[in-house]
Amino acid sequence: MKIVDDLHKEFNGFFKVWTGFEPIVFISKPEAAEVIFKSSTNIDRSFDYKFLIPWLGTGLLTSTGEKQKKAFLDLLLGMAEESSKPFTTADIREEVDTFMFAGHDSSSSATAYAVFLLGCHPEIQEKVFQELYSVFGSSDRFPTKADISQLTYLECVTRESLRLYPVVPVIGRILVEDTELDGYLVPAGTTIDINISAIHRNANHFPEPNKFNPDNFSPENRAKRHPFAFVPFSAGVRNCIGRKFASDEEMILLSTLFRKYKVESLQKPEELQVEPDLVMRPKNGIKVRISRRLYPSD
Ligand code: HEM
Repeated sequence: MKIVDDLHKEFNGFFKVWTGFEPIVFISKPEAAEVIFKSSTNIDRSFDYKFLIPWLGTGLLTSTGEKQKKAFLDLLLGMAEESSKPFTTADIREEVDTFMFAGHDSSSSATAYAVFLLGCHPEIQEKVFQELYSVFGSSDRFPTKADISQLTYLECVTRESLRLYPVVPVIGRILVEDTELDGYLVPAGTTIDINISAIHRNANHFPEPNKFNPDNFSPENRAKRHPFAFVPFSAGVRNCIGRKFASDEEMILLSTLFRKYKVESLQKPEELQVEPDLVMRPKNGIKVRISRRLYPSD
């Protein structure tokens, strides 16, 4: 099968629906395809959603027989029926919209930046592949929760990508009390912008702040750092509710892609344009060349 057919099979169904991560193939050769990955809000409703039920409804990562979890929509519908102050259909819709908005472009952009950075750093990509091979061998089975917990280096890669490209670059808060900030008294009621991008590139916490170095997230280095030096999902009571879900989907997507394919970025980091917005997307997607991997045993 041509690589382009494989990619479409892999991404245009499951991954596109799930994360909005969509490959647009512009050059296709037998051995490699050149592809732009873009965030897609164009969700394919014809896709067979049965595939997603285990994830959303029961937690695909649990083995059969374990306690089943309720899906988010089931919980909302349950609240509408049971609560003394029931949720209206409009309330439910609003919650679903928030989740769709907050959970779609954020995850697909985070994944795109990780693919891009691995495509710029073949030596780090090779380490990722070696880790994947040690867990999966040449199997192309779907990852389980146990598999993902073993992918500690890939997890460092996802964190380091979010450090360099925090897809929510700025968050805002309104001060509820007078607060002293760096010797200045800032009155209650002031809106404060928290610049996550700047926090993540502070050389006091990350010695070479502009270098892609997944070892920044080794257990030893994490233990030495201030807990708020890395806050891609914000912190405190209003932090990202989808954090675990986002991390799982990114790990599944990257582990599937890099197990089977080699990726080469066709842009340098300084050429990549980002769109500054609520979610910082790659402006024109990321451009990569993808070729099939030969397993060491082949
Ligand atoms: C890499 C992916 C993601 C990143 C970097 C991210 C980041 C963030 C950040 C920084 C906030 C806090 C905003 C603030 O403090 O003003 C936030 C809030 C939120 N996120 Fe995420 N997010 C991601 C994925 C997701 C996913 C997959 C979902 C849902 C499935 C989600 C749902 C939400 C919701 C509902 C809130 C608002 C929480 C509240 O206000 O209490 N996010 N996210």
